Amino acid sequence: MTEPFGARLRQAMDERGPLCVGIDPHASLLSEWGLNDDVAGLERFSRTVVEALSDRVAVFKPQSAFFERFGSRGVAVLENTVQEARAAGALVLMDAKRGDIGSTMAAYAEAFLRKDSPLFSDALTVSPYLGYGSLSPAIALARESGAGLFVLALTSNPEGGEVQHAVRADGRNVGATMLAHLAAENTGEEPLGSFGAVVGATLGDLSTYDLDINGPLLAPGVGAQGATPADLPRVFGAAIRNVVPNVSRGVLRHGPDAGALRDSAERFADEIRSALPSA
Ligand SMILES: O=C(O)c1cc(=O)[nH]c(=O)n1[C@@H]1O[C@H](COP(=O)(O)O)[C@@H](O)[C@H]1O
Repeated sequence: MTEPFGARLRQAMDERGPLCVGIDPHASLLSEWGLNDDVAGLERFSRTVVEALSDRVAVFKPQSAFFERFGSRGVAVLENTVQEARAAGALVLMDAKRGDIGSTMAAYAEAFLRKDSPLFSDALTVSPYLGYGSLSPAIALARESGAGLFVLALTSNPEGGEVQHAVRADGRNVGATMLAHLAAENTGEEPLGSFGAVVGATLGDLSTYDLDINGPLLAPGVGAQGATPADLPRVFGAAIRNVVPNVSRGVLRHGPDAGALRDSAERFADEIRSALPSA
């Protein structure tokens, strides 16, 4: 029986630090790395990142869109990337941001969260904007498989506010409602629940939100989007212990040299460590 994702993530964060490195093979990065914008370039890029960092980062977050761009052969590279990263000891958070009516959501869940699926990942990003309840099949399958979900709550992009800050009839805004759903999902789980929220590191002071969801908080926006590890305590307050900061381009732009990728990831990891309260 696989340990629940939350427990596996807590252990990985304790052992390796909380940094999540995104595998986002932008066409511009492939070109900067001297690779062609084709399937062979995609494969070389992804393999280089996994080989350079899989013994030290807690989590990799492959961004599915950059693989889907190449059709079925790109998806085959994504399958290999996930399997190689997991075999090398890192956790894989698939960033596919799926969300649909419940019966279709069940099929998305099978694609990423059913243990014998070729794309099986330790966790998946999902969008709750067809209603949190539409995620139920994914929550059920994640529990069965020992996997996790990261639900978009307060995203890092400036456009997110028009949906996430919208105030409901009960006076609570939509983002806060998603956090409350997740807190309920994770009730009683130790050492950490498996159902995380995505909360941008770019958002400034979030002290009006209850971030204490007993689950992980994926914090994209560090690096290329302008947030720094030093911002994290101000944004997340006491919840910082459960924050998984994601850096994609901020690390990836240092490739293709494996040593330079490692140095960059170490620098982010050090800065994050310095921002955390001493244990
Ligand atoms: O779910 C995500 O990962 C995500 C949510 C969000 O609110 N903002 C956000 O940037 N992301 C993803 O995080 C990564 C950020 O990449 P960089 O800006 O290059 O570090 C991309 O893969 C985005 O798709």
